[in-house]
Amino acid sequence: MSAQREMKEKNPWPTPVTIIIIIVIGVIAIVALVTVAVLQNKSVPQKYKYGIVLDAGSSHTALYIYQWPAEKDNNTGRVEQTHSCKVKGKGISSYASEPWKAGESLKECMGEAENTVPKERAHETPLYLGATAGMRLLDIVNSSASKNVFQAVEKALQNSPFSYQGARILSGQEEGAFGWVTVNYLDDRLKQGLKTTGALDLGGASTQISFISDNFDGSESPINSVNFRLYGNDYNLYTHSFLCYGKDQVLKMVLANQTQSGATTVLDPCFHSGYNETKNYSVLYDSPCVSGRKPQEAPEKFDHIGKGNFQECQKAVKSVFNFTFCKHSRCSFNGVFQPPLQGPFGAFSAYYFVMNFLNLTDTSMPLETVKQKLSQYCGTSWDKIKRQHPTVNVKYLAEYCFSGTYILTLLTEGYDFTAETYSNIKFIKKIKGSDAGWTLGYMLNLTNMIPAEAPDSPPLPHAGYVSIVTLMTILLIGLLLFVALRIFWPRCSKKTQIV
Ligand SMILES: Nc1nc2c(ncn2[C@@H]2O[C@H](COP(=O)(O)OP(=O)(O)OP(=O)(O)O)[C@@H](O)[C@H]2O)c(=O)[nH]1
Repeated sequence: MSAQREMKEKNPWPTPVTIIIIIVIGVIAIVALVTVAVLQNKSVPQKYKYGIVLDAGSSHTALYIYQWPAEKDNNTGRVEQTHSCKVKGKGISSYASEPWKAGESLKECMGEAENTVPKERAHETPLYLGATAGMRLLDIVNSSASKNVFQAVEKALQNSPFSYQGARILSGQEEGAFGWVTVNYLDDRLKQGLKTTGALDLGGASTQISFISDNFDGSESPINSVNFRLYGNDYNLYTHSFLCYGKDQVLKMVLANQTQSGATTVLDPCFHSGYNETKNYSVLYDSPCVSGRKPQEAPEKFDHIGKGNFQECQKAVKSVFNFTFCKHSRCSFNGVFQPPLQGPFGAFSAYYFVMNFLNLTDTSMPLETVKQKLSQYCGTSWDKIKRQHPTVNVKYLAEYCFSGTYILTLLTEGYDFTAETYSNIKFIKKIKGSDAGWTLGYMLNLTNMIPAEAPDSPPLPHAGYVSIVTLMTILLIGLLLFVALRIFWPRCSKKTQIV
């Protein structure tokens, strides 16, 4: 028999069972990878930690609650304001003669805090009270009254379910510096090491200016210098707080200048024509910003009558600034050193309340136009102003002409903003939902939530992780497709073998 040649087809691939096993394993691997990727990116319900700061200002007290993801205490840019509460009534310094009322006044807002912070977090939630210029002034004139107010306030706060960390008076330097930290933290400028924004804060009894200037190394005026190392960057901040230059105290100083003769009638250019209120000399002169200047033979009361004249109001306001002496290379006013202004500025608190009411927050408007508009507003009669704003608090309403004039005078004559640099100012109330002010910076500092050094980056950044998972998934799908092709179109893959 001739050699039998047997044509035999032999498939070089594994048996169907092996192929099915490979496919099953492949499918399981893909499902697992996709599941991990999905779970990794899924937002899990966040657990938060909380911190509470009470801002005991000269005009009123406000409570702020901050929250941040529980597992990221030491991280960055994640702390945000979740609730705020305005305490009814005046600032705690006004309770000097009945201190217990200072403690009582906080109860309503503390109740709101208890309803906001989850019960299980309360005992670990730090609670701070910081007092500013009102208590600074009270401490100057009557330190025992100031102690009594603090005692009453402490008693109320110690009885809360929160972790009470103490109440104290902030120095003007701290108030300025923490306001600057807040603004730059919320803008994410610190973490990223970006150029910073200056901070302008106008309170009732003091005002602060804080900014970084390349021309300031602290040596010319060490009391105006604050050094920070934040996220691996060094900052040498210029800051100054002018006590008595908050808008309520400046109003007293301007009125004091107009009542030096002990007159019974004062014709005030900073108030609208038709405005007429009887006021007490003792109330006007009750603050250390003016008390030394009370006229000897002052009557009990005077008639405060509005004249509504912007130009004259500017002169009256300017009279409370002293520009005649400066022992440094350059000064803002009252002999206080100030380096050249630099960079953008955020202006908050009363800067915002006033300019927002006056519709003058747009700083791209030429400074001359701003002045013209304010001049027109000041020249409007009191009756018309009241008719135009029937729902606005009358005390605030009466003072907007004065306050606007003071703000423009402080910025231009005091700090030296010019027609060109005025547009560097932005009037702000909140940044990303949190109020601009010193409280957030104060809490971040006390809870060590801004590290001095930049945090280490994770071994694999999120984007890198997602890329690797995606690449592996694509490879696996490719492999499976290849195997499937070999099974379902075997002719494509079979070779005739001669055995
Ligand atoms: N128009 C207006 N003025 C306000 C409002 N809230 C506060 N003010 C006034 O704005 C000024 C500044 O207020 P705050 O920033 O609370 O100042 P403060 O903390 O009391 O004062 P300091 O202790 O000097 O920091 C004060 O004269 C307040 O009377 C508001 O909602 N509208």
